[in-house]
Amino acid sequence: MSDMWAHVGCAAAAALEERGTWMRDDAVAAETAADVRREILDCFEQGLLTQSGNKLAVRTSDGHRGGIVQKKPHVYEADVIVDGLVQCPEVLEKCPVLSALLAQEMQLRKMFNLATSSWLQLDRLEQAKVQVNSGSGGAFPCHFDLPASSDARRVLTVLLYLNPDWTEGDGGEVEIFPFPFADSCVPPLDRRLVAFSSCTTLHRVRPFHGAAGRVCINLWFEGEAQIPFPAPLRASASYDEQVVKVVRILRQQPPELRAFCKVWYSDLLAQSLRDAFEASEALEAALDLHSAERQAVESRIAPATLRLLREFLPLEDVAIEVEDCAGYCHTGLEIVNEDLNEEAAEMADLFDGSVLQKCVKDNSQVLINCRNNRKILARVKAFDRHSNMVLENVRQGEGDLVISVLGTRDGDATKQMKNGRLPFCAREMWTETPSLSCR
Ligand SMILES: O=C(O)CCC(=O)C(=O)O
Ligand SMILES: [Fe+2]
Repeated sequence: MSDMWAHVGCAAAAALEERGTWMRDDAVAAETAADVRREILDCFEQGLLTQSGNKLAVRTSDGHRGGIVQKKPHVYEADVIVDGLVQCPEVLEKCPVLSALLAQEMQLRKMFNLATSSWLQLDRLEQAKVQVNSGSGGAFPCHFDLPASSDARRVLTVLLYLNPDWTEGDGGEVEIFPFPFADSCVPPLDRRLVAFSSCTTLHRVRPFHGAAGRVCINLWFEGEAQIPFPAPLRASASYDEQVVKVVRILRQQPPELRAFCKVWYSDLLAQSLRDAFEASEALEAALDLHSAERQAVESRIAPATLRLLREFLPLEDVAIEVEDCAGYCHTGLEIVNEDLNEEAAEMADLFDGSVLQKCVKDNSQVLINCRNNRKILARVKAFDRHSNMVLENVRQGEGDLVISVLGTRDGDATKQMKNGRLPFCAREMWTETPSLSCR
């Protein structure tokens, strides 16, 4: 079967690392999208989707934290895969194109794994849901996509939108809060794919008022992130040092980050609850608990820290540009050119130098992923039979660190860098890669 998911390249890795979120358009073919939308809407019309509900956190009469399930008006859904297993065969039987797309989830996973050179390792599709917001204001409150079971290893949420008629004013945008960066409000355009870190990315869906149903497929992947995800924020001349420190601490402890979001996005959070649910005692109880929890968290934060963050946030994005990157170098020697197909790239005998040769010949830019998951962008000018490389136009996140990780042939790396030219010995990197042996 030919590929159904569009390519996930190194731009995704950089965005996920820096912001914890990434988006691309034209993620599936137009015909596939139209078929899948039709299938899901048919299921909706036949009553196979049920009204979506959320457990609202409230304080119970005995003073404990409890949950009351509240339905979300105008939002319908069916979990078609739960805990890796088919859940609603009656829906999937009616949706052959959707089934084919889901059957290829491994392709999507492998592309993410390859693009991130496995600092993000997606092991399986844990859960999949089809969803229709039928208009009249259907919305989702601010939330994290925490899994229902505490031993699930959910790491990545992928949303695919199938809305060819969406227009400005319809609402239904997914609003993402990639702390410490600015909020982004993403229209649910047809064939748009949005991916983000499940447990650390706060998001909500704005009320949808369009005439045609808003269709969305949700995929949740399990796996391992070898670094906090999103990664410890790169230091940058444009970021305040203290702010970077605070963000790093929060990113290293997802429960703390989630608690902090209650303070940082407090008003938005309350408003999103009002947007998504009808007025009720349960809703008021949830708003009361939110307010109490926000105060409790805020009392644990030094006022000076909050003042600092208020002064410097949101940070401006200074992620490394990777759009024009022609190649990708994994931890170790493997370099995967984007224009090679995945399998060929994985199989390529890199020690014969053919990929490196091509990079030199084309003067193509490669993204080199170091063992510590920092990345440098460079052009390969030359290499020897040990694959020592001479790089030009090196751009990097954290200079000294990268250089010391790679190990330079010439001790005076800083001076070399000033000339924009950095010879280094990549060998140290390769010996770490068990599947490759140096000759
Ligand atoms: O409909 C969307 O855009 C996202 C829905 C969502 O966030 C969820 O189901 O967890
Ligand atoms: Fe969500």
